[in-house]
Amino acid sequence: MITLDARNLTVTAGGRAVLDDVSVTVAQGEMVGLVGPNGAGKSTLVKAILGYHHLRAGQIHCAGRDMMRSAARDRARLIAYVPQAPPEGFPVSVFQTVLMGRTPHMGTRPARRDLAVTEWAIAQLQLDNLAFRSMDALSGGERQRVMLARALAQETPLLVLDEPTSALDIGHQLFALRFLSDLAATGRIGVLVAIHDLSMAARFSTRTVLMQQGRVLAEGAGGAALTPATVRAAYGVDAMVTELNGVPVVLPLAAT
Ligand SMILES: Nc1ncnc2c1ncn2[C@@H]1O[C@H](COP(=O)(O)OP(=O)(O)OP(=O)(O)O)[C@@H](O)[C@H]1O
Repeated sequence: MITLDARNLTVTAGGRAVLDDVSVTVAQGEMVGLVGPNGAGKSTLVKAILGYHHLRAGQIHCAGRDMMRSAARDRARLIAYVPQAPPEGFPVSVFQTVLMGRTPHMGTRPARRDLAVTEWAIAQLQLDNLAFRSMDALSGGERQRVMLARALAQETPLLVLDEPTSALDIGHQLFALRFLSDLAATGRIGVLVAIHDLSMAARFSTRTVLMQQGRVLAEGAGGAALTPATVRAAYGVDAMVTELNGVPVVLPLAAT
């Protein structure tokens, strides 16, 4: 089983620690929800894992390899990334964009398998009818689904996603999160997903990590880290934490 193990990460920016001694692990079979208020450090953690930030301290290992010393192509065979904002002004087709996910596996031109995996990923995200549309001619939510398909086409054991459902309607949010959690449940992938919707996080995560001010405030199986006390401490919001029809619900009531 392949595990991503980020230990004691510290990142400084503007003279302060925006990530302060944070550890997180994700194994194949898990879907880890990363939650916390604006500025808590979720994107910084995600980007640090991908090697986009200089680490003041900490180590990142994946499949037993030191990610800080690995070549970009080797990292991209282990970890796929869906950024917070899908790129705009990108005049290439959906098919070509998803095919880019194959880059770490490809030679100078795509092999039959690269094309087959690209078609599969497009079909999984129900994008067939948009496959030859330009990225420039898509809505924000459609572009976000293409970025998910691109990450899927990368066929990595780990997926790291930064608010991948922020532009999606409730139907597509449910579809995307159900799809990711079902794929994780097969043991093929491990998922780390930064997400603002606490109910969705509690519902689909096998484990939730709640961050605040660059640190981990609470962590627990499923949505156990999300209690009225931790939600109040992290967000300054009184919330009801309950279940409706067996579905976890975190309902914000009032700012404290
Ligand atoms: N270059 C920088 N200089 C100073 N501070 C920075 C810099 N980059 C990020 N920060 C700060 O680091 C903190 C963490 O930012 P980050 O984007 O990781 O938060 P986040 O939890 O992803 O927030 P959001 O939910 O709003 O996306 C923020 O307070 C941000 O202002």
